[in-house]
Amino acid sequence: MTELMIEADRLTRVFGDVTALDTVTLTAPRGAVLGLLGHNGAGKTTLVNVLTTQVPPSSGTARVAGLDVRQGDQIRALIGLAGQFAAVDGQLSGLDNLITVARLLGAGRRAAYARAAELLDLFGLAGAARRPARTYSGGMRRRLDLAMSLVGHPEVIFLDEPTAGLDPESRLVLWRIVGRLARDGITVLLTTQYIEEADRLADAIVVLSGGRVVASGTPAELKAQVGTSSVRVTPVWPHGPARVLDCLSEAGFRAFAGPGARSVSTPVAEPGLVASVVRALDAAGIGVSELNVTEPTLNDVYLNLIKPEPVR
Ligand SMILES: Nc1ncnc2c1ncn2[C@@H]1O[C@H](COP(=O)(O)OP(=O)(O)OP(=O)(O)O)[C@@H](O)[C@H]1O
Repeated sequence: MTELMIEADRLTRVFGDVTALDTVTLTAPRGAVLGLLGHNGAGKTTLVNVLTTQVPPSSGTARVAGLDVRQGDQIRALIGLAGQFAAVDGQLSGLDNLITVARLLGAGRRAAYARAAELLDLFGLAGAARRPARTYSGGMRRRLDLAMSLVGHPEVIFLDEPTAGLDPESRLVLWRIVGRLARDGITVLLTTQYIEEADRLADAIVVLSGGRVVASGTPAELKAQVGTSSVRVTPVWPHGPARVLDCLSEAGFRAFAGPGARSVSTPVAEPGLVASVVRALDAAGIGVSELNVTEPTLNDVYLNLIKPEPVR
């Protein structure tokens, strides 16, 4: 039987009159990367806080590595937590940050040094090991933060928006590291606002909106939900995306544009409908500078589910 390392069953967390998590049910088997996708305020951090035993649930249950989240101390010995707000002490070197964590976890001096050196090597930080962490780039700090969360050989690791604000290259480095952790059998729960990140890394994705699970499945399953193809239309100037949205909606398509997007996407249920999209635009007198037909992307799924504000 598959061993479940993360389980939430109708998990609910209420803060005053805000329901941050509303009957959330999800699971992750050992060695899986579970991507938690959602916009600001969707409930991602609250879920991580409950699963890492920092915030108790209001109702429902949650288990990590088979233990109820109410068994805080036992769970904390089995998990690692890294994220946006790095636990790194900028005054200390990378090496000393790692040694400090290892010592706090009870390692002797020699063992702490050995583990720190091993992680610095693994995370490409050996060359900067003795420099104060405040001199590290954003990407290096995140790598050090992640390394610190791995000192105690956790079975489950929680990464709260691990690449928020990083440049594309630093993001790629972190993605490779996360991939390697999963191959080593560590279960990863990763929250992100970056759809590409979830698509790239996650075996399964849970989309949260307003504290509720609005979709879940493998990236392929989620993409299949919106149709067989996605048509992306970029109108010629001065027509904006709003005109395209109106035209396609009137023609019966579920069209949407991302925030700030110049183009409009619409998933179509079968390839033959692409011609109908073109006919609708032509009939409305909208010139098209670019039209792409692709497989549905996770972005299509997300925008379709989250229903962004119409572009005006
Ligand atoms: N301690 C708290 N007290 C009151 N409300 C809270 C508290 N923590 C979270 N909330 C509320 O719960 C909701 C979910 O917040 P949460 O931080 O979990 O979202 P998120 O998806 O992690 O967002 P972000 O991407 O901005 O971090 C929000 O409406 C937030 O204001």
